This record gives sequence, structure tokens and C-alpha cells, in this order.
Amino acid sequence: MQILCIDDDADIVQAAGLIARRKGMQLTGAENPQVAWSLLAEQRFDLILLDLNFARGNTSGEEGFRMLTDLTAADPHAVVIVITGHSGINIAVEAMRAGASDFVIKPWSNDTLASKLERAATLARARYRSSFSPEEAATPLLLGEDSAIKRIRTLITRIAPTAAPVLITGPAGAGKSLTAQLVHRRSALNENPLIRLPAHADLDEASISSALEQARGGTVLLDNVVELPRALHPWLAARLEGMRIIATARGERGMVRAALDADLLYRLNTIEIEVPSLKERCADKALLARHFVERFSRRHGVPVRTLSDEALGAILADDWPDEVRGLQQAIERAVLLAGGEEIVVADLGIDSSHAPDAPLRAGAADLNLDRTERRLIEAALDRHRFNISRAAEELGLTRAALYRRMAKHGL
Ligand SMILES: Nc1ncnc2c1ncn2[C@@H]1O[C@H](COP(=O)(O)OP(=O)(O)OP(=O)(O)O)[C@@H](O)[C@H]1O
Repeated sequence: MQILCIDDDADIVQAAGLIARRKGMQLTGAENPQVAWSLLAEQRFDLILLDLNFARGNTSGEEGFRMLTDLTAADPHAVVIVITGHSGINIAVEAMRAGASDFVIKPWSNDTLASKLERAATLARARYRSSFSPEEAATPLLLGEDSAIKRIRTLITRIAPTAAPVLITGPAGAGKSLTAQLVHRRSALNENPLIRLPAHADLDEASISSALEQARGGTVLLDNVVELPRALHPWLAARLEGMRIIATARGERGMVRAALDADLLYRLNTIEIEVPSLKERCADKALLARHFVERFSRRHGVPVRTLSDEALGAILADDWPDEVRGLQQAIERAVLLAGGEEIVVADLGIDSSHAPDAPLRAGAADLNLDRTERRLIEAALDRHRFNISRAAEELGLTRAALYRRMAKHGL
């Protein structure tokens, strides 16, 4: 039984870890939601212990509540025990309404926590048996704090169990296939394999028929469906009975709709999911970058280095034309190349040549860190019309740190 304990108080994590170990369970700590998401994307946890109050002295439970809502949206089967102080009993009750399975009040007696863990473990086992295929446990999560990504996670939870056809659009590398897999894994038909039919200009009727035959009674994934020769669209539309259809298409929704024959579009787009470009999701650039640093450091057995301020600035400033896939590759490379204590801009190999007019790109042309920092700050302030909070968020800095740097550069 694997437990994830999300709490910024290391003493609490340690105390819970001791009790869990005595019960034969393993507990991993995460000091904040971001680290938690990173771990959740890598590994399946049976049980989550979630502190509702991260910032010391904050008793509204707001951040913890947000995490709870996101957790249950990302995984409706999650078994979550919330941790709260004495003053938080009303919050705990509210948390139960919002999907928590139980709550524990600090300071707890060891016996109380032990029995709560055991009860939750029984519940987790039952939920796992009734709802998960082994493959589901291995599917990565769709990470992101951006509101569009959160909406997609909620939508997946809502529509995946139905048989409704789903059309997923968005740029190459942005997460369409991952979204498709998650829809399949959460569906009632997930016992059957997802039959993938990659569309391309040379695809013929015989190969399509054979894939559709395999998918009968299950789910077919029409990958990049707009690549299919237009002459085959009506023919395909007439043969999509008896299976659930998930289709992906590169490009913006309007363009995709126009590229599909009306009959085929009608068969595919009962539910449409638009995966946004990473360019539009600044907070997610930082979150995904940190997640990939952890993932690839663990995979390649190297120490987990932090990203230097300049490297993070360059990541935020980049438009990432290859989307999440491009960011993932850049970080894997940086993890392998980094020799110092931090990952620095040079390790990222961000290349400005394919976007010559991108004003925020940390240019390869001028590698002077001081000037680059000043340029990034100016650009962020400009972009957010001197709204310090927003500019700081985009730069991955606190407001105070941004003020300090503005003073340094005389801005
Ligand atoms: N939100 C996300 N959280 C975690 N990983 C992600 C996310 N979005 C994408 N990825 C990862 O980025 C890579 C590219 O994503 P994916 O293959 O789903 O893109 P795609 O839109 O289907 O691209 P293509 O159109 O080229 O097929 C994958 O390794 C995927 O797991």
C-alpha cells in the first residue's frame, strides 16, 4: 500500500511515515501540491493524506481544497484523507462533501491515524478492484494548473464512462494522444485494447476495415484523422458502428472541422476537446519543466538539480513550437548535460533560429545573463502592463524577488 502525504510540515510527514510503516505501508512525502503532482504523474498511490493548510497560519484551507478538487477530478477513485487542525473541523466536513473519504485532526493519536489508514486502505483496495484495469495505473496524468487543462480533466471524468465519440484537437505535441488514452482508460470499455488507426494519405480501405474489425465492441483511436484522403471520409463515416470512437486531429478546431466531410464530422464530434498550446499556458511551462526534471533525473539516475532563475526565465519566455513534447525533450537533454549544481540556460539548448521575431525568447545571440535577465523582466512587465503580480508569476518569481531585480536593473 503506497501512501502519498502532502504536507509542508516535515515532522508530520515523518510521524505519519512511522505509523504507516508499522502497518506495512509505505509513505512518500510531498511538501507542496506541485511536488505532489509530479509524483502522481510517475506512480500510482493507493491513498493520499492531504494537509488542508499549507502556508503556516493559513486556516482557510483554500490551497488544500483546490488540491482536493483537482485530485478527485484527475482521479475519481482517489482515496483522500484530509488533515486539519482543531479549528478546521468545519473545513474537514466540507472536504468530505467535496470527495475526501475521511479526515484526521492534528495532533492525532497514533492509534487513531493507524485505524484510519487501515480503513482507507480497505476502501482503496475495493475501489481499485472494481474500477481499474492494470493499464490504467500506468497511464500518466495530464498535468497542468491552467484553467483550460483543469477543464479538460473534469471533462474527461465526466464523459469517459459514456460511449460518446470524442474529437480531440490541438497542436502537435500538446497532449492529444495522452488525452485520448485517459478517455479510454476511464471508459467502461477499457478492458478491450485501444485499437489505434493512424491516418495518412496512403491508407487504404482494406487496412481501415481490418482495424475497425478489431475494434468492434471496444474503442478505436483515429489518430490524426484529417490526414485521411477526403474521398474516404463518407466511406469511413458509414462504417463506424458498434464501437466507441476517439479521434485526434492536429490543428485549430475550426480548421479541423473544415477539413472533415460533414458526415464524418457528425460521427466524431459529439464531444470536442481542444488541447491548448503550451504558449498560452505560462504557469504550466514552469510546472511541467520541474516535473520533467524530476522524472528524467530519476530515470537516468542523476541527482535532481533545480532550474536556475535564468533557465526558468528562458523556459517561460520560449514559445515552445514543439509544445510539451519539445519541452520534455529539452529538459531530458538538460538533465543529461548539466554538470553544475543547477540546470542553466546553456544546458537547455533553446534555439532561437526558428522564431526570429519572438521578443521574449532567451536569445542564443546574446548569452549575457545580466542583459538577458533585464530583457525578460522588461518584456514580462510590458506584456502584463506593469502588473507586478502577473509579471512575477510569468517569470516564476515572487513579487519581492521581482522588485529586487527591477531595482537592480533600474527599472
Ligand atoms: N499535460 C501534460 N502532462 C504531462 N505530460 C504531457 C502533457 N501533455 C503532453 N505530455 C507529454 O508530452 C508528449 C507529447 O504528447 P502527445 O503525444 O499526447 O501529443 P500529441 O498532441 O498527441 O502530438 P501529435 O499530434 O504529434 O501526435 C507525451 O510524452 C505526453 O505524455
